[in-house]
Amino acid sequence: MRKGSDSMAPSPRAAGPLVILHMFPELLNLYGDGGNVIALERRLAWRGLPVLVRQVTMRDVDAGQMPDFAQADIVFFGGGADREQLIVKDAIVKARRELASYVADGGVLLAVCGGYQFLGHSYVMGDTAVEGLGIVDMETVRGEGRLIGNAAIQSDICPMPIIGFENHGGRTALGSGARPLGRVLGSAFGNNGEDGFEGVHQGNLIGTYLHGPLLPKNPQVADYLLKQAFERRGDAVELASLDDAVELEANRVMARRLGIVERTDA
Ligand SMILES: NC(=O)CC[C@H](N)C(=O)O
Repeated sequence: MRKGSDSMAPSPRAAGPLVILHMFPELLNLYGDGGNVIALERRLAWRGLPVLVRQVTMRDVDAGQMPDFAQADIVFFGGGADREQLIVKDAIVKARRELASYVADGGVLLAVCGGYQFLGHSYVMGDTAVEGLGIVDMETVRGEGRLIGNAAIQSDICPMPIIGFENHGGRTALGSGARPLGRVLGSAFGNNGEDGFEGVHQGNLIGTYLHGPLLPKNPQVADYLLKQAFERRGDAVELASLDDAVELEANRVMARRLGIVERTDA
């Protein structure tokens, strides 16, 4: 499965396991967001590709053991309630420099909902402004009521609609320098319920409001991230196709339920 390539210079880690950092799973794990990491892990294992998952918890941070992001291939942040976000905020901002250089170096990062909100300049919850990483030019402000429901978006990373579930009080506005992950389809809310955009996609970073969990429901997004991670380290792995019939049918059923017409070119 692992194909040799002369054209790309492999990094010294190219032959080792793909390293996934799961950030604060004990606090940022709404609606089974941890399933995203399981999906990545399983999709590698099913293909016989080695993977190493490291969970990074508040206990590690308190013990002064932040991971070395330069050794990571994929970093994942799940969603969390405002209360949990307030618990992890300082630990996340402390890693700002390392995370920013990881992203600038093309590191793959997926952040969902509460985790996504941390990528921007700030998340304003009423009277409290939570400082973000400032890696993405965006702001989040908690609004009146919550934006809740099953959702579908169209992104240019894959032909099928991306399906998920959103539930957020924060409204995110992307700055002029930020590109959305996609456009909402049907009656989904997306970043703010107003501009029709959902998430952010910048280099190998994806932020989204979509829980589900996202990757088990959208295997095409999981493989997109894996492909980017292998490419970044110059590892010419060909991702063998897997039997995703059940997942893809579930995706179609939900798209139909949401009144989304299937594209004929997908
Ligand atoms: N689902 C989430 O991760 C929620 C994120 C954030 N606490 C909000 O309500 O906007």
